[in-house]
Amino acid sequence: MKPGPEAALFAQHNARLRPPLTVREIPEARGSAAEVRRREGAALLDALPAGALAVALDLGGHAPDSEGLAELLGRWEASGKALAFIIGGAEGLDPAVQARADQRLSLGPMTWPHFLVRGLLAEQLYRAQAIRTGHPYHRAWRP
Ligand SMILES: C[S@@+](CC[C@H](N)C(=O)[O-])C[C@H]1O[C@@H](n2cnc3c(N)ncnc32)[C@H](O)[C@@H]1O
Repeated sequence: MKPGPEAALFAQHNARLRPPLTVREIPEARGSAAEVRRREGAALLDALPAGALAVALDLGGHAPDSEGLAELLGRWEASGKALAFIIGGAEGLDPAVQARADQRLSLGPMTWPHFLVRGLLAEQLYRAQAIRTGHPYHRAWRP
């Protein structure tokens, strides 16, 4: 990711995560949309640590609220597996990646650019961490 506001958003929240996320970027593929998805999908699957609990960021996935994500994270961590979040490129995720994913997580029905999704995810993971530790970063106001 080039330096800029999206990189800063991710860095700011990732620095607060315990442990912080390690990012692996896949080079952008060329070709038709389907070819791009297939090539990037193969590279994403290659990059996935063996036995990881894979969470695909997907508009059509489960869309928990922040407390729900905090609870899910607790369950995922209890599995003892390494957690891997997968974000697609401009053409989205290949069906092979969707099929490999153990979970599909949505950040809502709107489509976000993948560079922004990285920062949004890091913020929500930090918020989930704050919820689980009782840190005042998350100020739940709804009764
Ligand atoms: C620009 S989007 C790809 C758009 C593509 N046309 C599609 O429908 O997936 C890039 C990636 O960001 C992630 N993404 C974008 N918006 C999202 C959302 N609301 N919830 C979860 N992931 C999202 C997905 O991983 C997606 O593959």
